[in-house]
Amino acid sequence: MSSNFSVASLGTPRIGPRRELKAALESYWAGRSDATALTETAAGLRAANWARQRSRGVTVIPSNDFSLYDHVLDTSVMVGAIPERFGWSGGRVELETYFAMARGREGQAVAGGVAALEMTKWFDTNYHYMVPEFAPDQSFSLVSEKPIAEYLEAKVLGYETRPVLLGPVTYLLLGKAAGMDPLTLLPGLLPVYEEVLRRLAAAGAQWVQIDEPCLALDLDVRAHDALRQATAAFARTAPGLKVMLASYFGPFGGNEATVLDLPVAGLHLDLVRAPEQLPLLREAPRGLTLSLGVVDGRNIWRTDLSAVLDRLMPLVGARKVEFAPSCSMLHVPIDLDLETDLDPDVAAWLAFSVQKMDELATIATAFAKGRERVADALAASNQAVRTRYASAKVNDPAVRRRTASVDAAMCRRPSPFEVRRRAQQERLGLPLYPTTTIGSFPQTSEVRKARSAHAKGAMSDVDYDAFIAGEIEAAVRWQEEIGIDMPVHGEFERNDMVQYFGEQLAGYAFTRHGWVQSYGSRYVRPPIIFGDVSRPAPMTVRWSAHAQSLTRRPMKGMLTGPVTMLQWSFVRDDLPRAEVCRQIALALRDEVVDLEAAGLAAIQVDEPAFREGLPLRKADWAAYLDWAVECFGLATSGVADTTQIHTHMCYSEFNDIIESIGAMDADVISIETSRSRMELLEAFVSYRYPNEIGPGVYDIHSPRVPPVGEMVRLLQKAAQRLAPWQIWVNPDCGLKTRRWEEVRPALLNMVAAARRMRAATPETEAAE
Ligand SMILES: CN1c2c(nc(N)[nH]c2=O)NC[C@@H]1CNc1ccc(C(=O)N[C@@H](CCC(=O)N[C@@H](CCC(=O)N[C@@H](CCC(=O)O)C(=O)O)C(=O)O)C(=O)O)cc1
Ligand SMILES: N[C@@H](CCS)C(=O)O
Ligand SMILES: [Zn+2]
Repeated sequence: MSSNFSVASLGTPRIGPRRELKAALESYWAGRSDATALTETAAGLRAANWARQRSRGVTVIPSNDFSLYDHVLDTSVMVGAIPERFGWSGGRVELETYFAMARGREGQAVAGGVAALEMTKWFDTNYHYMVPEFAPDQSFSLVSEKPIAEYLEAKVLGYETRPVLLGPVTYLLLGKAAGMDPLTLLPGLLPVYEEVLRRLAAAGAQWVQIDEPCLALDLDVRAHDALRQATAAFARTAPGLKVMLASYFGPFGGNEATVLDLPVAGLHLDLVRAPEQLPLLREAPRGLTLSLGVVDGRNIWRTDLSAVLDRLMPLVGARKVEFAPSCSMLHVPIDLDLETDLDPDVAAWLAFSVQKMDELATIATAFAKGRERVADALAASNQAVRTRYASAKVNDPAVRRRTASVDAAMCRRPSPFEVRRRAQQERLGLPLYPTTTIGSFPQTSEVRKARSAHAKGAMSDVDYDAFIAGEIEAAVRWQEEIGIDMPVHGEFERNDMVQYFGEQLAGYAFTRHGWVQSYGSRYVRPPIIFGDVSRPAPMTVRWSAHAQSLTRRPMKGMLTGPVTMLQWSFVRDDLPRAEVCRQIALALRDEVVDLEAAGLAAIQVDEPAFREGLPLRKADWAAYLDWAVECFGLATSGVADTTQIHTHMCYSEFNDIIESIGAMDADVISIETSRSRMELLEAFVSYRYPNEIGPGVYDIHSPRVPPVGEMVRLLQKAAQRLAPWQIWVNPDCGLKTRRWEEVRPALLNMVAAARRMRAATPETEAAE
């Protein structure tokens, strides 16, 4: 193949085709295996990844894209940004410290353990990274040589790789530096990066990939300066080592002029998210190697290869180019060939990481040797595109008619909140500070085993249903016993809050092995929205109705909201996201109305991904927020005033979106606030949020049981800012990842905290 055309991979999934990394990590954490077993599994996965990429025609193979937990955490360890509480005193960072940073440490220090680093969303993906924490006097030093070690490990196996580093500017911008601009830390950080580059060059590396996805954000002049300083330092320190600067998830926007002026040898362009950057093939400096991200690294659709060739061929000329996925393939499942149960028509439209590499190799061959050399592959791609867009499975005229008939009145409750509130008070008769939970109770191994047995046909439908009904009954009885005012059924029947609904909706397909890392050892199988979405039958009504039949207390039904269903699925790319969201909202509207008819007085429509859906650039926010609010309203406004609509959001910073949350007009919103000690409530307070709020008082990410006094103090903080009638008492989020041994005492304490608050509220305030 002509040396002008290479096939690059910016990063590959780490988890293993059979989730080998999850098994190894969880076994190590449980003490069932030792560090040697874990590191051997990790090395095996890296070797397999390199082999798989080479066998599929990738010529620019990455190293250091692997991580035991998270690549941002790895970067913190590499540069020695290890907060004091982890007790690291220099030298090598042991696995124990690494995992303490990721997951916290139990049973030490005064407050009952050491808190993990915070975790948050990686740009607009469902991947979560560990937030770097910088002290005011933060210093950096080279603590981990992982990039060099993994480069050499590959070399020994016969692979010349391009090591991947998270760039220093993005790294700093993603971190938390109390009261300080994190970019002021750059001069201290750069020498560590320079040392890494020097060592990589000395080990023989020709290229390094520096990821600076912050370039897809609105950056100010300080960030531009930082990028200039960093790349200049790299060029000075390791002049022989070529830098491929990679940004993805969007166009460079206002950063473009700066980017084109940086002293780097290569530039990666995300041409899937930002096809408008195509002219850079002509306009970028001649000597710059361009990595053309033409295959979607965020989605699972087969690429229209002919269209890509038609677009690129007139522009590439004599330039050296690499054909690449738009971003790391971390965000897609590994291999479509493992999916034996997919509808063959749908399967023919898909490409997972392995198939994406094949596509890239086809494109490179077409360039190097002519289209006729890949005629079969192009014909297959054309056929997939044609059949997909024309398929009756994709297009449902009834759904199109229904979305076309949506009007503004369907998207808002007929009566204002004040009127609804009185009607609901009368119906529900709840005390002040009512207690509830967010929906899920522990997904014990018994529950998962039963579901797995049922899926494999080893447990009959009747037995599985009886098992789930039994779990629900036990949970409802227990909630009654401890005095939860608004119980839930526990979501035992759900494998995942998105996949469960996807499996029941028309227009959705789901996989058996299509796992994608969400954080650490927690993975999800995002369902695939391939066609117009509708609800053939009620999805949750039987379980919620069963739960309600067991108690006189008002049971809350839980559904996953339209925006979250969209965000956490692979979404078709032939229809605007807003339109797909509207279809889901209409399907959910039917479910909400059916739950009401089945006697549920409260229905919670979860939107934890509402904030995450916010586009990376501010200019695009308003349009998104308009349709996102509209879709929530569409899903929830089909009910009477007496039906209480709840929503729930976690993992969210609310300042940017508080007006839209107001516009959603849910009767009650529960939010995650305990870890920030109610700081996140401030947005609601400043905005004078008029409806009811459940600020989380129990951090469900930790096994720790919060004492009554601690929850009372949090509620008192909330009561200083909100009226007592506004406040609900609940945990931060669902309890599916916790154990009953933790949940039971924690909820007992939560109920006790609510009772103390009630007892301490003067009658005048209570009567308001
Ligand atoms: C709230 N969060 C979620 C996000 N995205 C989602 N799609 N869903 C979410 O809930 N994004 C933000 C956060 C991220 N947080 C989490 C939290 C927890 C998980 C998690 O626990 N994932 C599970 C997989 C869940 C699942 O699909 N379970 C299935 C399959 C279980 C399984 O592996 N079965 C085995 C057999 C088991 C046995 O025999 O014991 C098998 O099939 O081989 C189920 O329960 O049926 C995980 O294990 O990682 C994810 C994101
Ligand atoms: N109802 C869901 C929301 C998670 S964000 C749960 O309780 O798990
Ligand atoms: Zn949540």
